Amino acid sequence: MRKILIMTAVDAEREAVKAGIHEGVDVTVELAGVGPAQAAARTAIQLAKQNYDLVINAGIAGGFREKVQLEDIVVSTTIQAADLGADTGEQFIPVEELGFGSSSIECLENEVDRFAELENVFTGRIITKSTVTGTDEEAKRLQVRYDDAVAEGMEGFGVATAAKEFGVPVLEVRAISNYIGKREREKWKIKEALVSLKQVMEVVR
Ligand SMILES: O=C(O)c1cccc(C(=O)CC[C@H]2O[C@@H](n3cnc4c(=O)[nH]cnc43)[C@H](O)[C@@H]2O)c1
Repeated sequence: MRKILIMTAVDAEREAVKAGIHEGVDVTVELAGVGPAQAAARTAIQLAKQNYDLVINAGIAGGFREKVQLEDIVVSTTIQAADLGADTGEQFIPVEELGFGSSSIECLENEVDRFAELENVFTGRIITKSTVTGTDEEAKRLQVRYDDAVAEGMEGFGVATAAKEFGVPVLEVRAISNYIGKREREKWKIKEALVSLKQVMEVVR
């Protein structure tokens, strides 16, 4: 049986994930903390302790309005660092163009397909930012820059970077709690998204 490591940012996400995992499946669920730096460090610590066959970053996320609805599930085809580069004020220059490496990590098609068969699951690029996008203008800019992006989180690229360093495949699985754009925290459907997150964990094995 394969061993799977699931990293969540906060405890409420960890509890939802644990509640949804089938009995007998070899899964370890650990806290990544909020943001890509802590997520990378904590994922690397776990991967140094034990061998795993797959790493999943799971949690809630902001969704792009034209692509998903609240409580939907998104699964990454690509995990994209959306703020790794240079911002001239007029344009964003990614690290690839600056000659400093890569800002995206690809996911395995067969791992994505396992989830894609379920209802309300949308696949696409999931972007990672250290700062939650808080204006509609920035949300539009991001959707233009990454036209296949479905959602935004804060840990994916950190978890994926650690997984890549250890040569382990990685996936991001998130439930949509809010739309990306103008910050309206009172409209976030966190409890409902956590229920969706719990339900989709049935696929993990
Ligand atoms: O307040 C709560 O009860 C609660 C329960 C579970 C999770 C939270 C969080 O605040 C999790 C933060 C986590 O969520 C991701 N996230 C959610 N929406 C966005 C977004 O629009 N843009 C970026 N990230 C988002 C992110 O990965 C955070 O780490 C609270």
